[in-house]
Amino acid sequence: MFFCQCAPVFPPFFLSRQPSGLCFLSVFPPPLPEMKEKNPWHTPATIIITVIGVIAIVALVTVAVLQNRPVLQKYKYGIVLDAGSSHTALYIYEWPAEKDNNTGRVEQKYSCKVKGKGISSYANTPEKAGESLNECMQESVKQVPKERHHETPLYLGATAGMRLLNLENSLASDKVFQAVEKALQGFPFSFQGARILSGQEEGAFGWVTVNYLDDRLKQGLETTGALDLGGASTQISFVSDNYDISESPSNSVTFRLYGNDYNLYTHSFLCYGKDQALLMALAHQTKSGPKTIVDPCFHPGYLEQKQYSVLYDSPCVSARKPQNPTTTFSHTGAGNFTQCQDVVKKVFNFTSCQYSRCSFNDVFQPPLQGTYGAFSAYYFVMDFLNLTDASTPLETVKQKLASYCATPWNQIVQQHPTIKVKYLSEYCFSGTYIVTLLTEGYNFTSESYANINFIKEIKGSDAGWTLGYMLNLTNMIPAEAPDLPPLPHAGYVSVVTITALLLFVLVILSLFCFCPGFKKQPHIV
Ligand SMILES: Nc1nc2c(ncn2[C@@H]2O[C@H](COP(=O)(O)OP(=O)(O)O)[C@@H](O)[C@H]2O)c(=O)[nH]1
Repeated sequence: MFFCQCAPVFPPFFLSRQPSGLCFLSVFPPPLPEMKEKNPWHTPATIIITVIGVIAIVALVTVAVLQNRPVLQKYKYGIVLDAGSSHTALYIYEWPAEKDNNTGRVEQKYSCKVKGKGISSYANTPEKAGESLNECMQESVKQVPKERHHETPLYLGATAGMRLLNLENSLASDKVFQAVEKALQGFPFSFQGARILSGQEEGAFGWVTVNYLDDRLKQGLETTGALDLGGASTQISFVSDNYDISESPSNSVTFRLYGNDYNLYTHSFLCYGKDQALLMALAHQTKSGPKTIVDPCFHPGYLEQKQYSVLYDSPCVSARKPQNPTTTFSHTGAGNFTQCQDVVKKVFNFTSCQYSRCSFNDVFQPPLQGTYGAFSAYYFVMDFLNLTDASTPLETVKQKLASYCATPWNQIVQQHPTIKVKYLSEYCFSGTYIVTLLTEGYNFTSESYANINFIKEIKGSDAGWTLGYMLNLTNMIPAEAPDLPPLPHAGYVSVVTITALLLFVLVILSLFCFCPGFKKQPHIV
């Protein structure tokens, strides 16, 4: 009755329309009209309809907003310990609880540098390797909310320091792992094990980290290569369109991430981290077991007594140990970049290559492609030398290095009183090594050098293999692109509101058009 026209009826019945717009059936004829015009929108029926309509819209929009409001954000956590050759670092990652395996970005929440050296240095006192982790682990217990402790995965991955110890003395390496595992099991997290990462894993997970943080994987953009320089090994990983896997299958890692296939070239050079490379460079200069060496990679005026036993205490150099060296030798500096480059070049073998193209040491490398992120010691060294700006031409980098190396040692110490003397004394060597490794080793030219970005972190998370490792072990990067909701929350609410308003207007208009009582015409009272 409310929304229809008054249908025709037959006598003895009459239909009369009330001012409210309602039609009544009556046996009395309708009273004679009295001409009086009323505004039809002010009738009780239209007011009731309007109020009900407004309440319905408010209810609809409220339900839509409440139903779809982002719930109070809860997070999940993962902990990774990077047991490097020189030190161990702990990273806590967090991500929105309802979005694992989907669209939520994993971010670094906290990092802790373990005091002391890397776990491989505890070969003779393994239990101390476990103890060394306690302080950072106790801090993690505070950082992760208590109710999440038991479900937070905890991983320890060891890199080149433990690779070398394992080569040298696998029993000692096992004992270090036992001690470390025992210590980590004492914390309330879900300990997932401690193991040595292969060089290939280290390279590939570093590449995943850089490209994940840059959102390149999810968006299917061209990827960035990853250059990682550690103390005992160095990794190069990049996608090259001209990489023929059959030429060197051992350098290939294939991924399917977010619906895209990647064929990654990666290689890890054991012993070519900057600390082991320095030992190799010193070994070349001490072949004959001299009492003094004048090293072009150290500043003029630098003088330190060093022990042959310490210098050759690494599988990277032990085979080259001179027959009858004195116990110690005087290590003095000459500060000459060009001569230093000549010394550094000796640690690479550029002569043999069984493939169509090589980097060095008979290792295949496809043509370089795209941009690169260079992190870890690449960053520490280049940042100290003020050479991280990608717009600095390679020639300028070399000139600045030459001038830095030639600076007298006492001046360097005066200029940097807060920096550890060990780091300080080695920047000339490390800078020269980096430039030589990149240009002579990996074949970066003056042009392609400009494609290298020296980075420490991306969007607040450190560049390195740890994040990629955790993403992989927790299946956090899906092989296929996740289905996204067609509209974001705000868009959804807007569409519901606009639709409700349109419906309301439509109802009012249809009443106005089809129910004569709503038309603006004189009402017969
Ligand atoms: N200058 C400088 N060097 C650092 C710093 N932290 C680490 N390093 C050096 O960076 C390298 C990192 O090595 P690490 O991760 O332990 O080695 P990996 O196991 O070979 O990957 C080592 O040569 C360290 O001495 C820092 O804060 N400043």
